[in-house]
Amino acid sequence: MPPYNSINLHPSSHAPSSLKNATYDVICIGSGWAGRVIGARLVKAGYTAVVVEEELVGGDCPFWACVPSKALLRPLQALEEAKAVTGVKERLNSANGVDVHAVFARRDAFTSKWNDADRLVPLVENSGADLVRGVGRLTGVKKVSVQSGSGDKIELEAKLAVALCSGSVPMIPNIPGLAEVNPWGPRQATSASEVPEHLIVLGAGAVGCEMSAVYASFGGKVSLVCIAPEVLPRMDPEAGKLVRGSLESQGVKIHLSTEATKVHREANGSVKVELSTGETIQGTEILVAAGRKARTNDMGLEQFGLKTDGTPLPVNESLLVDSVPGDWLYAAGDINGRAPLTHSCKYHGKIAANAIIAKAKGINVRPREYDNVSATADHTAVPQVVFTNPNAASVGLTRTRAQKEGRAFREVTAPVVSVGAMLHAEGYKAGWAQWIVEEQTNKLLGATLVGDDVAELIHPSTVAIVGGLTLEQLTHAIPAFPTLSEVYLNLVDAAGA
Ligand SMILES: Cc1cc2nc3c(=O)[nH]c(=O)nc-3n(C[C@H](O)[C@H](O)[C@H](O)COP(=O)(O)OP(=O)(O)OC[C@H]3O[C@@H](n4cnc5c(N)ncnc54)[C@H](O)[C@@H]3O)c2cc1C
Ligand SMILES: NC(=O)c1ccc[n+]([C@@H]2O[C@H](COP(=O)([O-])OP(=O)(O)OC[C@H]3O[C@@H](n4cnc5c(N)ncnc54)[C@H](O)[C@@H]3O)[C@@H](O)[C@H]2O)c1
Repeated sequence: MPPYNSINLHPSSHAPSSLKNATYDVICIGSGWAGRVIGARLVKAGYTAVVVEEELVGGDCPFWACVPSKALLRPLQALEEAKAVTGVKERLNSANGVDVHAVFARRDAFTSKWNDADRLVPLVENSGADLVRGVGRLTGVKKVSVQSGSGDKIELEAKLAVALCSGSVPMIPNIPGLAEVNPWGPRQATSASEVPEHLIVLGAGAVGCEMSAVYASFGGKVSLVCIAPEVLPRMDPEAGKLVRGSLESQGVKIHLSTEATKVHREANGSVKVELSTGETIQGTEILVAAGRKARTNDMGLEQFGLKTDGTPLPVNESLLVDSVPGDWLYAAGDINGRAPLTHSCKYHGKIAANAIIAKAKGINVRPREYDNVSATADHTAVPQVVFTNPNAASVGLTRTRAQKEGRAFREVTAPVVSVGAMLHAEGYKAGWAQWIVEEQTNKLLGATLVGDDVAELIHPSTVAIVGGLTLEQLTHAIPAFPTLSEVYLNLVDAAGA
């Protein structure tokens, strides 16, 4: 695949002047998961919707985020799994690692080589929503202008609502010289087809850890600069410690509690990074993975008193921007900063669409915990999986957040070891499981699992939290023998239930 800057982000189909209508029940700005779900649900309920997109239809997830990153990570995991099973590992030539070119080709197939016409455009069209390419900007109450790069323009009007679903963009820390070296962001890291000899990664959150694992598995040297005392600081420190151990065993050099103070590109093209510890790292490329900010600029938000500096848009529980009079402006997905993950964007799309439809039917929308117009899970049960090897998966409260919130809780920990796990792959590394349980009620508030294949094991904890299940009830949720799910038996036993 060609480098990032030769990918065509602005295909010429679906020009503004090709739209047959100018009035829709709902206008969605942004065709990521949040915008697409809102459009599709509105049409399914008998309303009209148009989705406005300025770049590739589909947003970040299919082209620059979840899909390519997991396509790059999965082969390493499959190889490690195979190496852990006697009878299979003997057939492997483990010295060779993954086939890097085949892995890039696999990623290219999943992204359709960054061509949205194959899957994503048909997905929107088959949902019944109209699609238009161009930058969407609010020009008044329920009014949106859409302008393409060639200057083609249309003015749209919404009868019911406008949904801002414009996602987020990478945050570039204000480090002297960083912007000038033209650093990689997640887009370059997920679309590259060459392995930098030495990749310096700034930021040890989800992107930083996952991409370090990818490029180290490809045989590159990787240095990871982590400003916090432990990697994955949003997770429990024990999870971070285990993931750090695995990255280090892959050869990643991790600098904890360290900041980059100055960045410079040398005449030979290499990147020199000065660190707060006094050390200097010299690498081939630098990837900035230091978090994201809401995509709020150049959308006409200032006329409604909204910030345009990347601060997430404040919304109520139905994802309505309720500071704007008239109850017509919604913000779903990364732009509201509540839970910037793809599954949450899908959830936001559903909740916002339900609220718009309810209001259209004359229902007075008053979001209440866990009803269909309230994004309650954002506060209680957002799962996340970091697809390093081992996986780190969590949902609900971490120990740190429970402490910060002053909750009375107890922590239950258990190993991720069972006969089922050993039969699955006896060479797996032992993992770690944790439940955060409310002291007074014995209800589950949070879970963190670290181990091989635990990505698929976090959902039972999500269900238990949303269902308000207690330890006593969970005693009766018996995992089948011999499965990996017996980690839940370990947790129940460790809790003494
Ligand atoms: C490397 C990486 C890996 C990730 N992996 C995972 C993962 O494994 N699991 C997970 O849950 N999450 C993951 N995420 C997070 C996930 O990608 C985001 O939470 C999600 O894509 C956000 O969806 P969205 O619909 O809010 O916005 P987006 O998908 O970003 O869509 C917004 C769209 O709006 C368009 N747009 C913006 N402004 C305008 C405008 N004015 N007019 C018209 N169009 C506009 C943009 O071009 C974009 O296409 C990852 C993120 C990264 C960076
Ligand atoms: N598997 C997944 O679910 C997955 C994978 C990738 C990304 N994502 C999501 O995408 C978004 C972006 O990911 P991300 O990893 O960029 O953000 P993040 O917020 O998860 O991590 C960014 C990290 O960068 C650190 N940082 C900030 N400034 C720094 C600096 N100057 N030097 C060094 N470190 C610095 C922060 O402490 C933080 O730990 C997040 O919402 C993340 O959850 C999810």
